[in-house]
Formats: sequence, C-alpha cells, structure tokens
Amino acid sequence: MPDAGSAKARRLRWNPALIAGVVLLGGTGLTVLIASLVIGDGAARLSADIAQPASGEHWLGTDYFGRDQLARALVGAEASLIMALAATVISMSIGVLAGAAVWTAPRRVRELALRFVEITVSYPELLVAVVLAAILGAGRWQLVVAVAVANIPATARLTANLSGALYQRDFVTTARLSGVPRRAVIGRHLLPNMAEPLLIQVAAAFSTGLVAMSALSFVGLGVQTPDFDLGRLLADALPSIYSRPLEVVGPTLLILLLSVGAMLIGDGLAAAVDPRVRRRTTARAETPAGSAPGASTAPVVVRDLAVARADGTPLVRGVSFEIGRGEIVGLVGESGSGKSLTALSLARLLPEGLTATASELRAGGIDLLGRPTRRELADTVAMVYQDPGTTFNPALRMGTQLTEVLRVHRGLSKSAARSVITDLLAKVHITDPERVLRAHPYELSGGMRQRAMIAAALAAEPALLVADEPTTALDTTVAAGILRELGRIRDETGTSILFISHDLGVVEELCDRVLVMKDGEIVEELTCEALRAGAVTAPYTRMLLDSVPRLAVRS
Ligand SMILES: Nc1ncnc2c1ncn2[C@@H]1O[C@H](COP(=O)(O)OP(=O)(O)OP(=O)(O)O)[C@@H](O)[C@H]1O
Repeated sequence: MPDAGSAKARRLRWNPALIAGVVLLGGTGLTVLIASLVIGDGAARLSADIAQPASGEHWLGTDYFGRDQLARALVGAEASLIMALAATVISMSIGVLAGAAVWTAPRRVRELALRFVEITVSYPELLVAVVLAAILGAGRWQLVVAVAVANIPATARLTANLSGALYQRDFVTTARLSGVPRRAVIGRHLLPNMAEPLLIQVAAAFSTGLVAMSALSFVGLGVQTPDFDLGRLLADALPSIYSRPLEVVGPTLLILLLSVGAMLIGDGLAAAVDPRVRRRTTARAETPAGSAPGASTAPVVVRDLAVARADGTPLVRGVSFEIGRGEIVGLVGESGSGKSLTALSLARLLPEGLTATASELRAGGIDLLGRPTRRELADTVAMVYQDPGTTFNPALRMGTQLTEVLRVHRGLSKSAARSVITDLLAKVHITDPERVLRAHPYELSGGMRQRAMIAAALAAEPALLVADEPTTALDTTVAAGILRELGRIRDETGTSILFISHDLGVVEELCDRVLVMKDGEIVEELTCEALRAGAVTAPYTRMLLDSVPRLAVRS
C-alpha cells in the first residue's frame, strides 16, 4: 500500500502563493475574530453620532443609526466566515463520501450515480444556490444549506474521478478481494491517497461559498436585518453609495481579502503538488542494500522510478540506474517497453495525464524531484529526438532556431550566440557552419539536421544528454556517423549520455552499459563487453540480440 503511506509522509512544499494565501486568510480571519470580540459591541450600539464621516473614533464612520461601520464590517465578516466554513464542511463531507461511495457500490448503481452527478454538476452552482435559497426562505442557516448543497456535485464528481483512478490500483483490488469492509476501503485506501486535490477543493469551496453567500444576502435572499453578514452590509450601503461611499469599503475589502486568501491557498496547494513528478518517500524501503538514496556521486541517479496513467495503470515500474561521468548507458527494449517515458521523466517532459514517482531522481547535482527552474533544467538535461525532420521549425532559418537557447537561457547577444553555435556545429563535423545557419531545415539532409540538433543540445553543456533513438530515421551510413559523434562528445566533454534504442546491435557498439526494458521494467543490466560476448541471461535480451543487424560504428 505504498501510496497511503506516502500520502502521510509527503511534505508540503511551501511556495509564494501558499504563503501569501495563509498570511492573507489567516491574518484577516484572526483579525476579524479578535476584533469582533474586542470592538464587536459597537456593531449594535446605537448612538447620536449618526452618519458620521471617518474619524479617529470611528475609522469608517457611522451609519444612520450611529453604529460604528468598522465594528459592523468585522462582526459581519465573522458571520460570513463562520457560514462559509460551515457550508464548506457540509459540502465536503457529503460530496467526498458520496463520490467515494459511488465506487464501492454495485456496477449498475454506480453508473446511475455517476450519471446523476454529471447532470447535477452541469448546473451552475450559484444558480442552484439561488433556487435553493428561495425555496428554503431567508435566514443564516438556510443560506448555509443552500450554498453547501449547490457545492456538493462538484466535490462528489472530483472525488468520484479520483476514486475511479485509485480503484483500479493493485492495493485497492487486494483490499477488496481480501474482504476489507467498504468503509475501511474508503477511509484507509481511497481518501488518504486523494488528500491533496481534496485540500485544493476545500480552499475553492470556501472561497466560492463566501462569495456566493455574500451575493445572495446582497440580493435579499440570505441573511435578513437585524442579522447581518458582509453581503447584507453591502446591500444596506448601496442606497447611499454616492453620498457615503465609505460604507462599502469595509465589507468589500473583507470579502476580497478572505476569498482571495482562500483562492491563493488553493493555487499554492496545487503548485505544491507537482502533477508531473512526486517524491515517493516510502520507496526507500525498496531500495537495494548498499545503494541508499543520496549515497551515489554519479551525475545521473534514477531510483525506483515509476510512471502511471491517471487511472493508475502502471507504464514504468521500479526503474533504477546510474550514469557516470562520460558514460553512455543504452536503454533498449521493443516498442512500448517504457524507454521514452523513462527518459521523459528525467527531462520532466511527461505528457499530460501521466505521473512519475521516484525515491531519487537527480542529474548534474539538480534534484529533479524538487522544483528546478526551467533554466536549471535546460542547463542540466538536453534531448536529441528521433526524427530530425520534425525537430526544427520549417518556417525559420537554422541560425534563428539554433541560437535561441543561447540567447534565451544564457542572455548572449545575437552575434555571440552565433559564434558559439558556429563552433559547436564545427565540433559535430559540419563543414560549412555559416551555410547551415543561413539555411532552412528543409534545405539540409537528415544527417545534417541531426548533427545540428546535437550541436544545439550541447550548447547548454548539459550534465545529461538523452538521445531518444537519434538514428532511427537515418540511413545506415549517416547513422554510423551520428553514433561516432556521440562517442566523441562523451570523450571530449564528459557528458553522461542515455542512449535509447530498440537496436541492441547499435547499443553494443556505442555504449558502456546497457539496460534492457520489457513491459515497463528493467529485466537485465549488463556491460557491453558482456553483451558483445553474448553473456546475456534474460531470454528477452537473447531474443533482441538475435534479431538485429550490426552497424560498424567504431572509429
Ligand atoms: N501519453 C500517454 N498516455 C498513455 N499511455 C502512454 C502515453 N505515452 C506512452 N504511453 C504508453 O506507455 C508505454 C511505454 O511507452 P514508451 O513511449 O515509453 O515506449 P518506448 O519503449 O519508448 O516505445 P517506442 O520505442 O515505440 O518509442 C506504452 O505502452 C505506451 O502506449
């Protein structure tokens, strides 16, 4: 049950939005609660100072009954805060339980329930709240119920979707098959694994709930005089908005601070939960003895990498390897074995809908499980793709494209970038770099384009170069030239190279070590000497070895 554990152990990564949200909501909420205790009496106290402007005694002036406007705004905010919290608790409790329970129900009931949730979610929340508030009648708690009920479908749908993904996972299937009661499946296996998106939903429900309640009270459907909340205060201030504009300041500001604070917390939580790569803390237990995470000094370290679809289907499992400085490691396997997903996880370029977990993922001193900046990432990992025909924009000259990285990431001037890239093109044995820089991609051969791609990848002096089948689209002679180029780059720059191929023949000529992948897992790891000597153990490796032609790439 790895994820349940990891959900508890996962640390919250603070970010500016989260900090700003906590400060804003926490600070305003606390101020409101303390202030309404201290100066709350003034909210109901009538005095002869009617309709006074702002003064030292009444910072926001007084209303037509001589009541202090600031005290009323703070007491109104306290009421709105408590009502929004109550509505959030009700809608989240019912929505989460309903959404999770749907998946433990028999198939037919589940399908009907899911369809019902889809239909209800298609009605705008505010509209539903308006109708319910009108039916239930005016009053604080009627308003809370109306807004809470309107928010239930969205929460139920989110929970149902998350539960659906988790329900396919092995640990839930095992729990169900071993007769774990339905309540325990929900409480122990489903809910802890969706804590993060649900927390984001709590922040959104609070923020929209507060605004919806204020809007309903404002139009006369919620809290009624002599009770008041922020919306009611705004409605009371409306008739005199031009003569006494100060009256709207307090309630408006408090609605803004509270709702924006909650929204920022939601955004911050969403950012803290990196959807692409998450650290799987419990995976440490699975790390082989002698290779504790963090212990390796290799420039590239991958430990317990797993990639899964949103529905939980695993695509890559338990992949661990290291690449030393100046080492070329081959990753081979038939189509669909998980080679590209492994490489894309390292470059943090996984397609939408896929998530990667690992106990360690590091390249060139950068923790790829942390939050490396785009620049750090671009400086650390470079990719060379399979098809040089689609790597470049056909509408732009090569010079414009090849100098882009240097100009954007290194801040080099146009001429400095051009001079660096000219040298790099010469390094990959392009004889007339100036002509290549002036040319459009279609004017160059496939081999030239691939050499240019390698030159562009080297521009950032990356710690890791990922070459994803860089020779597949080229004819044999050109391919051999490109492979020789990669070998030379490794020797001259000490770059670590992950070379992906389905062709063991190429790999055994070029690489130092080879990892063989099948169905998302590494089934064999061996040195290329062993490979050349035919000393393979896995039948799958033997099959790959027997099925490939050889290229003469040794220089
Ligand atoms: N965006 C995606 N969404 C869902 N499944 C995907 C996605 N991308 C890849 N897969 C699946 O993940 C598995 C591994 O794919 P991957 O591209 O890593 O294989 P590969 O070994 O690189 O294959 P190839 O040699 O054909 O490039 C395959 O079953 C593939 O269908």
